[in-house]
Amino acid sequence: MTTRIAVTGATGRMGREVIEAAGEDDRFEVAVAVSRSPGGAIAGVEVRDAADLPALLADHDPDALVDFTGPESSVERVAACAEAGVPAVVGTTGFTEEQLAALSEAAADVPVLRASNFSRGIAALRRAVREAVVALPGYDVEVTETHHDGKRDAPSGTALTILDDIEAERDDLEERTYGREGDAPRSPGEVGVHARRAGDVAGEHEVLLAGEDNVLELTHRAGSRRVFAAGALDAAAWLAGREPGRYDFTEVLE
Ligand SMILES: NC(=O)C1=CN([C@@H]2O[C@H](COP(=O)(O)OP(=O)(O)OC[C@H]3O[C@@H](n4cnc5c(N)ncnc54)[C@H](O)[C@@H]3O)[C@@H](O)[C@H]2O)C=CC1
Ligand SMILES: O=C(O)C1=N[C@H](C(=O)O)C[C@H](O)C1
Repeated sequence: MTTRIAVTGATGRMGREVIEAAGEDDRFEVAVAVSRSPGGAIAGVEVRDAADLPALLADHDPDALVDFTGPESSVERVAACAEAGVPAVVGTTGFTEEQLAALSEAAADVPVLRASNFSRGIAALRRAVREAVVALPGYDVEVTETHHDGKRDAPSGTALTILDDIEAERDDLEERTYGREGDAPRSPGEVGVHARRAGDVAGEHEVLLAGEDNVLELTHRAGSRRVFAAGALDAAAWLAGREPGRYDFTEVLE
C-alpha cells in the first residue's frame, strides 16, 4: 500500500531529505510539498506556497503530513492538519510548553506523533541510558550533544528527552547545569548539559556516567539525516488511519 504524504519545510535540510527518501521508496508518494520559499522542484516534486497549505490539504487529501520546520510554524501546520483531518508526524524541536499544549489540542481531532529524534539508534540509546543510570546509582551524569552550525535550538530536543529519561530513573538528580565557567565545582544533584555546534554534524548524543574508578560512555552518531527521514516516513505509514490522539515513536518500533 502506498502512503501519500504532505511535506512542510520542503526547502529545509530535513524537508528536502524526507522528499528525497520518499522518492526512493515505493511505499511512499509525496502528494504535496510546501515551503515559505516556494518555487522549483525537489526530486521532481513541485514546492508550493506554505500559505496555501489548508487548501492544498483539502485538494490532495494526503494520508499524513510530515513536519520538520520551526516551533511556531509547526503549531500552525498541525492546526491545519486538525482542520483538514490529516494525521501529523512532527519532528520539529524547541517547543515551549504553550506550543506543546497547542499540539495536544490538535490531537483531539487528528492523530499526532511527535518525536525529538526519529533514529532507531537513539531509541536504543535511550533504553541503554535508562538501564545504566539504574545500574549505577549515585554516579555523576553529563549529557553532551553536537550538531551542525545551522541548528537553532539548544540543547537539542533529543538531549532534553534523554534528560527527562534520566531524571525519571534518578530522583536525586534535580538540577540541570548548562555548561560551566569560572569557579564551578560539581554539586551532587546536578546533571551537566553541553551543546556543541560545528560544521555539518548530523547529530551526536553522548551520556557520560562516572563514579569512583568507573566510567561509562554511551554515544550515538547519526551518519546522515537520512536516518531521521526514514524513521519519520515509517511513522507516517504507521500513523495513517489511526484514531485521534497523541502517539510516540516507540510505538512505531514495537
Ligand atoms: N526529530 C528528528 O529526528 C529531527 C528533528 N529535527 C528538527 O527539525 C527542525 C528542522 O530542522 P532543519 O530541517 O535542519 O531546519 P532548516 O532550517 O534547514 O529547515 C526548516 C524549514 O522550515 C521552514 N520554517 C522554519 N520556520 C518557519 C516559519 N516560522 N514559518 C514557515 N516556515 C518555517 C524553513 O523555511 C525551512 O524550510 C528543527 O527543529 C530540528 O531540530 C531535525 C532533524 C531530525
Ligand atoms: O536539528 C537537527 O539537526 C537535529 N535535531 C534533533 C534534536 O534537536 O534533537 C534531532 C537530531 O539530533 C538532529
